[in-house]
Amino acid sequence: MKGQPSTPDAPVLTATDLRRTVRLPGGGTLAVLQGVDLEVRAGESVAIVGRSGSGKTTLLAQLGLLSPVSGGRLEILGIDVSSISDRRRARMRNRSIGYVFQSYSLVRHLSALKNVELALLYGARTGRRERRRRSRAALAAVGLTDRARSRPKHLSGGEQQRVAIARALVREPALILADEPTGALDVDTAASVLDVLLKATRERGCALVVVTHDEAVAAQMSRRVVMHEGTIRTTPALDGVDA
Ligand SMILES: Nc1ncnc2c1ncn2[C@@H]1O[C@H](COP(=O)(O)OP(=O)(O)OP(=O)(O)O)[C@@H](O)[C@H]1O
Repeated sequence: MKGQPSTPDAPVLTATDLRRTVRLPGGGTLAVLQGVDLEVRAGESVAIVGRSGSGKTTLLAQLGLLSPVSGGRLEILGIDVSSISDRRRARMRNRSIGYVFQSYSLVRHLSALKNVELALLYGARTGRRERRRRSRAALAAVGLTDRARSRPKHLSGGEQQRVAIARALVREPALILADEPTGALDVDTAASVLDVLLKATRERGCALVVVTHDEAVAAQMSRRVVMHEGTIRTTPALDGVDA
């Protein structure tokens, strides 16, 4: 499988003393991530919980190579991505990471199928027919074969999120990152979307990291970590204090 670690339990991501500092409009700086240590292995699902403003989204964006690393070390599939070129970083992101957003982020004027195909357009060197075949398979995996031709506005929130999950999975990434993937959905729809995400990651043997405020979502993951003021709390006794 493409972009996958060679052994089932191999670390997919290893963050060591990861830091992110941003410039504030007034001229000062803010240390948003203040030394995060986190390891996630193939087949694991990890929930990141914590108070609003503790740095969860910033950490996920960092793990997804959407923003540069200010300090510390980040390895994805054993490659130190803290200091690689922008080009390699983009290639790594496309090849090995699938990202799911709370707001789905689908292209409005494209069908569900075309939205999924988009993920295979950049750097995948996949022919048109193969793109279509894989995209149909990804939509089938999330139970949306019948809605392949529908545009996002004709799909429910849960269906749109399943299209977004298909788009994240179609390149068979080693790592799936999801930021509040069920935050905009009602309880039942959220449960079915989460099922789809967990089943797909289980079957493909990839690693899953989910940022969530929802303890019911966190409870379904194999592990739960708590963010507090830009770091991860590892003391079990403190778990739950800030979640
Ligand atoms: N580019 C930026 N410029 C200024 N401040 C930022 C920037 N990025 C993040 N922050 C600040 O860093 C802190 C952490 O933000 P982040 O969005 O990661 O928190 P969060 O835990 O995901 O919050 P929530 O649960 O509310 O989504 C916040 O105080 C936020 O305002």
